[in-house]
Amino acid sequence: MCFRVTSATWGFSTNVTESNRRRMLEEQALSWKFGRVSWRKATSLSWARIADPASRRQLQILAQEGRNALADDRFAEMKDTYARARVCPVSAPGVSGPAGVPGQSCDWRLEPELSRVLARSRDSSELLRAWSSWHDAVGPALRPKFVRYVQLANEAARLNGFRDAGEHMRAPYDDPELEPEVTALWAQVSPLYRQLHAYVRRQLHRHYGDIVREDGPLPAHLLGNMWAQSWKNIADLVVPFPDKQGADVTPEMLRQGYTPLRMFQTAEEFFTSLGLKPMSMEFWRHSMLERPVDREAVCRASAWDFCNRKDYRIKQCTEVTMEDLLTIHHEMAHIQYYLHYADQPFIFRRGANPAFHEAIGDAVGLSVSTPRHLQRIGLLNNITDDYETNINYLLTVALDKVVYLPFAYVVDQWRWRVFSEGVENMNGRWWELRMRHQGVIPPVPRTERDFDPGAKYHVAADTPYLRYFVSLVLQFQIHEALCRAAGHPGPLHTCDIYRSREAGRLLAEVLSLGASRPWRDVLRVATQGATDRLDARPLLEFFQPLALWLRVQNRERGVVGWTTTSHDTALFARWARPLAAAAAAPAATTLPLLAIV
Ligand SMILES: CC(=O)N[C@@H](CC(=O)O)C(=O)NC[C@H](CC1(C(=O)N[C@@H](Cc2ccc(O)cc2)C(=O)O)CCCC1)C(=O)O
Ligand SMILES: [Zn+2]
Repeated sequence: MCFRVTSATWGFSTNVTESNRRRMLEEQALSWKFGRVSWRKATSLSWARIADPASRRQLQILAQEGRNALADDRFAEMKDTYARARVCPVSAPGVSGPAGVPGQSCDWRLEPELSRVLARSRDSSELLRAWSSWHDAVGPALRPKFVRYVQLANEAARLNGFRDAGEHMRAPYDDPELEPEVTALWAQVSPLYRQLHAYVRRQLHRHYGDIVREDGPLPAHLLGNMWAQSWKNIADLVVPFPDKQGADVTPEMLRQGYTPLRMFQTAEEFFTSLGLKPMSMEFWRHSMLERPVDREAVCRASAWDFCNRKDYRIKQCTEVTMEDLLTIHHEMAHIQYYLHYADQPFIFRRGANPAFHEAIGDAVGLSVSTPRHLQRIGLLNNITDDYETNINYLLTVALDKVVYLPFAYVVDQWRWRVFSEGVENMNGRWWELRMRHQGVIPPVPRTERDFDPGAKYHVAADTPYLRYFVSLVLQFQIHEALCRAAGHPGPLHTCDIYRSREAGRLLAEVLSLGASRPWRDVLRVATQGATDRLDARPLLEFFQPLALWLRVQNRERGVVGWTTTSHDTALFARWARPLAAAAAAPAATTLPLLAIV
């Protein structure tokens, strides 16, 4: 079953045609009916009586998974709206892609055209056009479908014995304390985030002037990414020692004539250098490494397990950039996980929890992105390991990782509350959470006719997001454990596990467990007995030198944190519920929040 529906979904994703879409929907409906029967049978047994722990575990996983009571095509409809969204060009031809032909039709997509403008443009009005045209093209069209989906997803969850769809989404973590634990982890890291936010705000104010208030939240369109989830694309505006060696080797990759294929081979060699498995013949024959020229494909990067223990693939519209080299390592880590748990019973062929599946690729990325690793694979020469180079490097990584945390935290905090409290003021609540935790506000006024969360793929595609938040904490715990196994002597941020068989052995042991043990047992194995708790200490240790540097930079230079004025909340709230003003030190005065009608 799994093979057929995966093949049909692959067929559509790599060749978007009506007949392939129909075939995919048919196979999904078929597999859903088939799955329902086996799920109902499995959960009808009173499995408490079954002594054998492995089969108890199997039933527990089945019960967590449940079956979406509605045909998946409801979700496909939202995905479809998202994938079909097109906008009119927002920049003069040639600025961000192929020179547009005069009177060009409105066929710009999120990838690559709009993402390129958000990443490269330094013109705030052009950025505003790109940000607004995407949010306006997708949000209102998606909103009515999303409202219906919330109702159906809650019904399906209740049929499976969950209170609502949010509880269903949290089930794979099997932890009643998950929500407070996640909130506590964010509280542990948010002081570092506020320091980084204050530093970046100062640089943005320097560049863009008063559209960036020196003590306020940041307008969402200036941060290099459509959702402000990563600020790595504005590193050139903020990196403190620009004359020092940068860690972006894209120019060198182009100079050396790197191709997408060679990028994949480089990633494969990273894993085999640890003693992990090479990619199979089928992988090289059937993967889609580049955007096809003769047909339309869904270009989001993804890794695929065809459930037959031999067919694994990656689909990626690879461009020759360092960012895509890291993404390839991320996707190939998913393949390593599939390969290593292939001998487990079918139900255990998944990550110990969804965050494990994400954390492996990013933990590996923490080694691959070090100047030292880039030198070892010949992409960086004569690196200098001085203080400024380390601060530049740590800041670049923080613009991706530390920045990402509040965004990843907000996505499911918002979605869980929609499932549990309803669909009123979805947009206002989205921006209230983004302002409180991310210190980001919309660049133009928003109303409830907008649906800005829908501008993010994972909301439109009903893909749970907590995995990426938990992965952000977990990947530093795993990185620290692998570095210890590799016998790395120095500070955590200079560690590269490349060619370490000891690190590879530990990683293979973790991956091979799949979901056969509760994830806290797997975490204890991964940390060689150190802990079974999620812990932000390794993350904070990794960024320690940067945290000190930021505190010195921010001292006496103004507010850390952001004040919210009635102007800010007027941008999105029909009324401004008194927000717990972000604790700004020194305590800045927050204007009384006026009711804005
Ligand atoms: C058949 C199938 O779907 N398979 C699953 C894998 C599996 O579950 O077996 C899969 O391939 N999912 C695709 C997804 C793609 C990406 C993504 O969506 N990233 C998030 C969050 C993020 C952001 C920064 C970062 O460094 C890491 C993650 C975003 O872009 O917001 C896009 C580029 C990177 C990861 C992925 O690989 O996780
Ligand atoms: Zn992933």
